[in-house]
Amino acid sequence: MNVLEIEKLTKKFGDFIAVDHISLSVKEGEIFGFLGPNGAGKSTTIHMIVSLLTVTDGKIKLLGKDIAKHRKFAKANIGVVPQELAIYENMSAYDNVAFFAGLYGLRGDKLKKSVAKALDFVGLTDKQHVYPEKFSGGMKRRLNIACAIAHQPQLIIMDEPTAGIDPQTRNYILQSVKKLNEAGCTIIYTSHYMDEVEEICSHIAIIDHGKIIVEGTKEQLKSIIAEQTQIEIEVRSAEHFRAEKLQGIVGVNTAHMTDDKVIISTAAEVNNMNDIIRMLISENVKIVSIKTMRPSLETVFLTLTGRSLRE
Ligand SMILES: Nc1ncnc2c1ncn2[C@@H]1O[C@H](COP(=O)(O)OP(=O)(O)OP(=O)(O)O)[C@@H](O)[C@H]1O
Repeated sequence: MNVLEIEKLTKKFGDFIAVDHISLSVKEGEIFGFLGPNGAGKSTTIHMIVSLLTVTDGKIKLLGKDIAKHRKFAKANIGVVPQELAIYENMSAYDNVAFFAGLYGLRGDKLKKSVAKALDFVGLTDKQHVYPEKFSGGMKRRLNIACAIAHQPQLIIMDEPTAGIDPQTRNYILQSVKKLNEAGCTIIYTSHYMDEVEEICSHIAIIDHGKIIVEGTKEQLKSIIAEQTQIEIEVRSAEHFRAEKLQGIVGVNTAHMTDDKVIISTAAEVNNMNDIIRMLISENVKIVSIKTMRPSLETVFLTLTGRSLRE
């Protein structure tokens, strides 16, 4: 069963198309990785799913129901862990979680039980009466998660929950994502960290310039470039050089510059390193180092978007 179905979803800001007819489905029980470079359209998509932004065109269905027509149902069944912390410093941890659970419609005993369960889940039961202003960054992140899950939504959307946090909290959050998933939650997870996505996500979609450029399981994505080798050449004095010229060499599929590196994707069976180096030298580009990389999600991303995830 699909928990979420997006059909030809589009968002325009004036003449600018931030999300361009994207379609995707998230199946029950999945941890769905939603990736894209800065400005690709991830947050705009998420904001439309949670009704923070109006939809220009297209449809979003949650558990088969059109969210435009079933707003209350959508609100009750989606939990969002936003990129920026959304907690009140001047309310206790308990009151923070209770406030959000109340917004999602919980009342009375059910609210109390759910708040206690959410605080227990993130390991903050013994700190429930403390104000978050006294919390470490990691504890605030955990409280942010508790606020999103207390109403026991079927779908949890996590928008870069590990950005800028220490490794211990990061591990804690990743373990929590796995635990929530094992408990039956479907999760959409956006991150700039490829290793995280490789570790926890079963299905991945990559968005760039508002369009889904590839979607599939990790294995499917990697197989796209399995027969290719990635070559990363660190260079100097290359401001004048148009890396696309390398695509004229036999075997080279894509070539582009990122900062001071030329990133080349080339057919693994073609030995064209000499030709590549010869071209760089003839263009007066200074070569500093050469590295070949095996296929990973990062190289899939580089190959398909021509950019690194964290540019
Ligand atoms: N309210 C707005 N008005 C005009 N343009 C906007 C608005 N919100 C977003 N955009 C533009 O839409 C594009 C997509 O932005 P979005 O925030 O969805 O990207 P993102 O993939 O979430 O990036 P990041 O990883 O940096 O958060 C960007 O070019 C952004 O500048």
